[in-house]
Amino acid sequence: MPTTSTTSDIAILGENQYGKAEVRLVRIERETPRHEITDLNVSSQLRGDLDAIHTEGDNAHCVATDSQKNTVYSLARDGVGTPEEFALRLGEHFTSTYGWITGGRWEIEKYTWVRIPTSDGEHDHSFVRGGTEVRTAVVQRDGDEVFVVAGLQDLTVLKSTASEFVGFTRDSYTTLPEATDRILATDVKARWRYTRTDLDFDAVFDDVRRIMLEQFATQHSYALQQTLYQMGVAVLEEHPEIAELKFSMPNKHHFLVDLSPFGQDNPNVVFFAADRPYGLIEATVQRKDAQPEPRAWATVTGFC
Ligand SMILES: O=c1[nH]c(=O)c2[nH]c(=O)[nH]c2[nH]1
Repeated sequence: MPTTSTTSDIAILGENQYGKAEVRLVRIERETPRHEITDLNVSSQLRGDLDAIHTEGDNAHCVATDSQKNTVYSLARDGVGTPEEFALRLGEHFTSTYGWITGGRWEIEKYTWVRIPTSDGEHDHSFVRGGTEVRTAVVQRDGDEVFVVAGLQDLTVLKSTASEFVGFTRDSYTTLPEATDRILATDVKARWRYTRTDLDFDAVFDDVRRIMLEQFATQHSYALQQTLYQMGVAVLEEHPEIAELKFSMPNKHHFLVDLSPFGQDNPNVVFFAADRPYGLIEATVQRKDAQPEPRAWATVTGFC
């Protein structure tokens, strides 16, 4: 242990956490010939009495990030369950094993694989990646306080009508024409905070996703902001175990191409799909009586 302290007359250590980010874990269930695959990206961050590691160079309380990575694999040996359950287990493990670890943050991304369809039906052990959509789970612990945030991102959706954008502020900076029939497209990124930890996380996730998609599809849109809000309200109406949702949704513009130089009209059929710049619409949709969570919720999403 170093003999000199690196404490300072002018500085103190503020909030801190550390761990292993993006531990890639693939687990195969092979109890029967019909295998199951779980493909995860796990990040573990520990918090607690870690000051001396920073200020003294004393690593006695340092659960090495390498050990955290090993723990992820070891706990996966006998099954992972849902991402939320696995993150809860990791949190329980670290806080109960090391007395000075009082909390942390465990984040999991789950990638989708679907069975390859063959002439004999869905294949038992061959899979194809199910698009770009990612399911996410975050567990944060602070002492006995545990909370779970589920989510999804890169859920790309488009509706080719039933979307308009009119009535917006017009001034000397406005060039955008009003649109009464436009394409609406976005990559839904959403996080939602549960008020309980004893849930069927897979079932709730599937239903939240279903509700969001159904709202996007069936509700006439007056702006992406309004569509976002409707999606959130519909989820809160059907899921009392959810306190609030946060959304971050790019407005993926599709501009009508001017075909007049070619002597053609364009009856709303040929579009330029711009990739940037894009509108970025972000909002939280809250239950009226939701108790605001401490800093943890704000730090979960990185947006809004
Ligand atoms: O749904 C929209 N919301 C906006 O705020 C906006 N701004 C813009 O230029 N197009 C759109 N579309």
